[in-house]
Amino acid sequence: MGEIDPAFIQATDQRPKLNPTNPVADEIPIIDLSVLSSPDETRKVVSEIGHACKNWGFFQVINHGVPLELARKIEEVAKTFFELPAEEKKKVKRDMVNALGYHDGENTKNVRDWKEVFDFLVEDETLVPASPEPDDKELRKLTKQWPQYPPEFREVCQEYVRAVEKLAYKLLGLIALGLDQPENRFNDYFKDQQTSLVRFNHYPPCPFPHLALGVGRHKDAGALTVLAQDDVGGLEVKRKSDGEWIPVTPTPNAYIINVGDIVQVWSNDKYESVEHRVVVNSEKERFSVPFFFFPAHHVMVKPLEELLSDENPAKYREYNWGKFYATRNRSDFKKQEVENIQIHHFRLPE
Ligand SMILES: O=C(O)CCC(=O)C(=O)O
Ligand SMILES: [Fe+2]
Repeated sequence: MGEIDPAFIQATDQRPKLNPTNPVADEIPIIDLSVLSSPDETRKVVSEIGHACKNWGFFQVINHGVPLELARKIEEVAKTFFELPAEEKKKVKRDMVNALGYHDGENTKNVRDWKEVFDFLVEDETLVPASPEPDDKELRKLTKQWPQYPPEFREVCQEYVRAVEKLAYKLLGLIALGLDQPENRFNDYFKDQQTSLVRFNHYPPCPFPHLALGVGRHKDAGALTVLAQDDVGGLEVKRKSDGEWIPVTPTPNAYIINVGDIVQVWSNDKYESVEHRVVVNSEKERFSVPFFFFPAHHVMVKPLEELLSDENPAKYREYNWGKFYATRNRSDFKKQEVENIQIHHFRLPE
């Protein structure tokens, strides 16, 4: 079995409980989107999503409109890409300047993740701050890089991204309605220069599943995440009611949706961005494909004024999305001495 590289070892209190003895009866809600053509049913779905965002921060959707054939094709190209020899994958390696492409050394909370990833932007190109420094106003252009193999990679990715983006807008609209806002309330933040990306995650089998994690506990920084997972399982969500880690059982053809930090701030804590992590498996590899719905770099994130009142004062001061994201990315490469940036750093005193 050999030795594990200490960079992967989680602190004792972060290590997963493997084979939990109690079967999990409590699951994140599954919501059927096929009924959205009727106004009454839409109201019901809006309310189900609102409850899920409040109680779990997570839900699954079925009958979501993303063609199954496309979901199958995307899984196939992702698998084929990760099977390529390391030298081939490294031709599209991400670096300090271009934050997109292939990467196999990501840290979450300063411990290395047992995974390799490939990231691509939703837009052909977008702008981001050149550095995390608050006074540096310079912007940098991000562009996609595509691997040469498999040859259909680019086309499949582009087709997939449009279908999932449509679903992401739909969900954002349903979340806006649940906050008593117009359905398009948030759309402008994404329309011009969104920084959204799709990630392919590959978690190889790990001989040390009791010590390492595929992704360490974290909250997603964006507005929403729309995640496809295969049938292996491994994603765990921290249950709000008691802090227990609850596995998300794979549901065929479903997407897992979670609200990120931005929705938490917009909703002034009505909805919470919940911690999650990925447990690895000593026998099986696992694939997942999150779509991270991120606004444009210039968006200032703050609680929605329409929701604020004397009884509900703003809980956060505003922050710039581009700088937040650039600061977060800095720790992906290098262990930092301090906790990476979190929304609680912008919390106002009560
Ligand atoms: O692979 C998964 O199920 C989730 C991955 C995840 O949480 C992330 O990439 O942010
Ligand atoms: Fe995540």
